[in-house]
Amino acid sequence: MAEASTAPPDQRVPESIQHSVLAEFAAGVCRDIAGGLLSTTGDDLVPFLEREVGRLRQALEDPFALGEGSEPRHPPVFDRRGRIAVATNPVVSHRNAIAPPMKLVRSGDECEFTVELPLQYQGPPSKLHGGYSAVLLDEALWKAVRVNVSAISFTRELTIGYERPVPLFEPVTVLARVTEVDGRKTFAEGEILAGGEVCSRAHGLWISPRPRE
Ligand SMILES: CCCCC/C=C\C/C=C\C/C=C\C/C=C\CCCC(=O)SCCNC(=O)CCNC(=O)[C@H](O)C(C)(C)COP(=O)(O)OP(=O)(O)OC[C@H]1O[C@@H](n2cnc3c(N)ncnc32)[C@H](O)[C@@H]1OP(=O)(O)O
Repeated sequence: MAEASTAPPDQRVPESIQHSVLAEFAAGVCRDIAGGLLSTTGDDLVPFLEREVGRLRQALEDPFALGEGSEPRHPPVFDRRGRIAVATNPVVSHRNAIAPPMKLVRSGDECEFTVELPLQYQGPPSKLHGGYSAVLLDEALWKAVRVNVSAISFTRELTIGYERPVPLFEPVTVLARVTEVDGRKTFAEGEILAGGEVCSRAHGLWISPRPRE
C-alpha cells in the first residue's frame, strides 16, 4: 500500500507508468468487448472474444511494449488528504471502461471536447441515446463552470433540446461556456455538434454548496 502524502494532486503518482498505461489499455479492451458483443454474433463470437482476450494477454506478458514512449492520460494521484485518487469519471476517464472517453481539446472561456461514440451508446439505429447526450453535456458544462469559477459546483438544473440525432461512429464536438455568475449560482450553456451542425443544446444551473456554518 502506498504511504500517505500531503503532496497536492498531480504531484505524486503511486504506481509505475507501465501499470497506469496497462490499466488504461485494459479499459480500452473492455470498451471494445462491450461494443463487439453487440455487433458480433454466432460463429464470429468466440474468435472475437479470443482476439480481445489475446490482446490483453499479450499486454500482460510485455507491459513495456505498451508503455514504450506513451504516457498515461489519467495516472492515479494523491488527493488533498493524501489518499490515492483514481480518476473514476464515467465520461472522461481513460481508466473507466464505461467512459467513451470524451477528450478535452480546449479549455478557457469556452471548453471544447471531442468524442466518438460506439455501439454501446446507441438509442435509435446508429444514433446516440438521448440520455447519454445529457451525460456528455452535463460533463462539458460542469467543466466550463469548474474552469471559470473557483468553488466546486454541482448540477442543479439541466435542460436539453434535441434538434437532430447525434451520430455514432464519427467524431462529434461538445462545446460549453459559462453565461452568468451570481453568487453561488453559475449558469452555463453548450451544444453537441456533428459535421458543423448543432444536434443538441443544453443550458443549466450549477450551485456551490453553502459554506458550513
Ligand atoms: C485539481 C483539483 C481538483 C479538485 C477536485 C475536488 C473535488 C471534486 C469534487 C467533486 C467533483 C464533482 C463533480 C464531478 C462529476 C461530475 C460532473 C458533472 C456534474 C454533476 O453531475 S454533479 C451531480 C449531480 N448533481 C447533484 O447531485 C446535486 C444535488 N443537489 C444538491 O446537492 C444541492 O441542491 C446543491 C448543493 C446543488 C444546492 O443546494 P443548496 O441547499 O445550497 O441550494 P439552495 O436550494 O439554497 O439554492 C441556492 C440558490 O439557488 C437558487 N435556485 C435553486 N434552483 C434554482 C433554479 N432552478 N433557478 C434559479 N435559481 C435557483 C435558490 O433560490 C437559492 O438562491 P438564493 O441563494 O438567492 O436564495
